[in-house]
Amino acid sequence: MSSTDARPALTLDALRLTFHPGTPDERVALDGLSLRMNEGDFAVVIGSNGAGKSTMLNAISGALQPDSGRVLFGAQDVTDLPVHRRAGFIGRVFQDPMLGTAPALSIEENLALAQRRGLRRGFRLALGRGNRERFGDLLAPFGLGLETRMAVLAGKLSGGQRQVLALLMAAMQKPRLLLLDEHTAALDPGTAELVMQATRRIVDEGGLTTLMITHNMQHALDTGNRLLALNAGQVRLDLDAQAKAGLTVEALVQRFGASDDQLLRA
Ligand SMILES: Nc1ncnc2c1ncn2[C@@H]1O[C@H](COP(=O)(O)OP(=O)(O)OP(=O)(O)O)[C@@H](O)[C@H]1O
Repeated sequence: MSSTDARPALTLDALRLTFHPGTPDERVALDGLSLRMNEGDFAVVIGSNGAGKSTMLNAISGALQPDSGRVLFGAQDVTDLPVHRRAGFIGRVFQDPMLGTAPALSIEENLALAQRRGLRRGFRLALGRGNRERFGDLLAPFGLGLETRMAVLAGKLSGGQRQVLALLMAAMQKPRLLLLDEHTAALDPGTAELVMQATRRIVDEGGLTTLMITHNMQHALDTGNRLLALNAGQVRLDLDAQAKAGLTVEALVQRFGASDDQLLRA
């Protein structure tokens, strides 16, 4: 599908967002940022500290309101929709493994909760045999053995296991957009690799339109069909899969501002 006939899933139109406007601490975090994501795009977002990556995700989710500009899902302008009204069509996984799952609920209860997302309140967690089998089938491909421990509390899992569970939960209702906010940054390199493999699998199988922030340049090159580099609140580079295939980690680090310590942190 060419970018001209593909359907837009998300459009950011000239977003401007200023922290502490009119004070000595004024900071322009998004400076007329524009971006169009087509259905099924998996874009990896890189950029040095303070480039505006998290602010962009927060403007998309509705956690932050832009000074001007528009956010559209498909043709729907959601700029004025509060965060809870957008939550139904956005899945999000954060850097902190504690945030994506409910620690006091078991693995299967967490999955049942995600399954019921967007439905009316006052539910009982649906944990019939059919669901247990389905959840087991969902977990088994990741090789973590979670399918045999579904009654274990999520709070007892390792960071990597929780991130995989959080990914499955975020993807379960096929959100119109999946936001991954440095979701491997708090993990050791081996676990981060495992979670990245799980990420690619979940995004591919769901055909999910996805934005993933990372400081890991190797993951940025290995993942998705698009690479975006942000700088000073704007998209400074937007490469398709073919264009990024010729890049190396060294070239990316040199050109787009990630320092060695950021690479180590990733
Ligand atoms: N809550 C806030 N209050 C004031 N300034 C903020 C706030 N959040 C972000 N900023 C500023 O906005 C700019 C963009 O920050 P943002 O966190 O979006 O960058 P980032 O690219 O995600 O960086 P990092 O890689 O360090 O997470 C920076 O100058 C930052 O200092």
